[in-house]
Amino acid sequence: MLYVSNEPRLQLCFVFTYQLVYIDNVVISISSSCSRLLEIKTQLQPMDSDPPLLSTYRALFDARDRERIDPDAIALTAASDECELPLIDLDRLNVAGHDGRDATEKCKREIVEAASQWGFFQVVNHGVSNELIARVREEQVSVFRRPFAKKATEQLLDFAPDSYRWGTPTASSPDQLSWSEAYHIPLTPSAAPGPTEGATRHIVEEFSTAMSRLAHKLAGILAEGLGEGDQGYIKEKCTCNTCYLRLNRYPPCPIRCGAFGLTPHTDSDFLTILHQDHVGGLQLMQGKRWLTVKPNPHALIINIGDLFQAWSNNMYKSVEHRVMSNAKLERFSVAYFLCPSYDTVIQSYAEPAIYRKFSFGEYREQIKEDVRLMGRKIGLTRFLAVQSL
Ligand SMILES: O=C(O)CCC(=O)C(=O)O
Ligand SMILES: [Fe+2]
Repeated sequence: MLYVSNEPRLQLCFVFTYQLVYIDNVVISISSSCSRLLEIKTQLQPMDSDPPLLSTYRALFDARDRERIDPDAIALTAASDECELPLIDLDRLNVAGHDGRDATEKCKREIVEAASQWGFFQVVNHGVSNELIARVREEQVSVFRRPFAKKATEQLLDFAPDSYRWGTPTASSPDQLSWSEAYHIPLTPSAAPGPTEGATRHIVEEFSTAMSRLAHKLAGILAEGLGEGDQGYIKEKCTCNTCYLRLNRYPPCPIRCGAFGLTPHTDSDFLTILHQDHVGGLQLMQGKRWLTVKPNPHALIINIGDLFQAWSNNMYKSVEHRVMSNAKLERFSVAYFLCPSYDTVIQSYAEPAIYRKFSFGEYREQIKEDVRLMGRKIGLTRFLAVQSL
């Protein structure tokens, strides 16, 4: 007998061999063997580390099916072209001598251009070693492999208690749901972790320090590109106490029509540095089209956030992006967010200012309020200096 499960995470073939014992044509005993299959089953079963996304959110998708809404209408399955982001070699920032100066200036111009035209670009020779990225990945996998019950209830190291998130508690329709889990870690200094906790904390700190160095280097170049003499502004406002590291995991999604791994959004910081693995799924909006970012494991992805867009008076673009879930593969990414303290005032460097002055704290509060009331972030258009009627 052959039994094939329809559940993508349970693509199992159970081949049973029966041994039937007959007495006077009556079966009196059946024994079967399926030991080989049990082995496969333990590999492919949903893990006890997975958050209960399907049982929690199935009703949202059932309602959509009942109402016969075309899934393409909410763009969960819409096809998208693949794009190669501008690739910038940062090695040129380190070349000495006269030729070096030219190379450095050219590299800076490329960064400013990419931030203005794309809002997204990739960098290589960025100073964060492949070895460190691999160690972060390893640690990230092991942190997410802990049983869900532990992740949901126990604080990880001395990270803030609410740093673990999964799904979207406020979602009232499939297009508001993110099929993912994450550790959103405020980078406050550690309160002396215990001996068994040291490894994760140490790697998070080492990685954040490397990301912070890169983020400030890029932010300085972008500030210079505005003709802003005062490059100290971001250095002073974004410290190791105010930035965040986010470890993302996107479990495979068995929903037939697909789901967002992360719903469309812009980042609320100055800039973000992202490392995505080989699976892919990150898409960005260009014009009116979603483009898929081709994974490049050697590159880090940089994207401009809302605060840089506001400060640069729309010269640099904070571009909408999203992650599409994958039916079969889990995906990991890690993001570093260059954020200022909550009391930092964001004000356009040029006149007439497109956005009114606001503090980062005010911006975050407004986002929270919009998500609570409308299920989504409105973002910078809330802060336009001249509100359209
Ligand atoms: O996982 C990704 O590729 C994107 C993550 C992202 O956009 C975010 O964490 O804000
Ligand atoms: Fe993002």
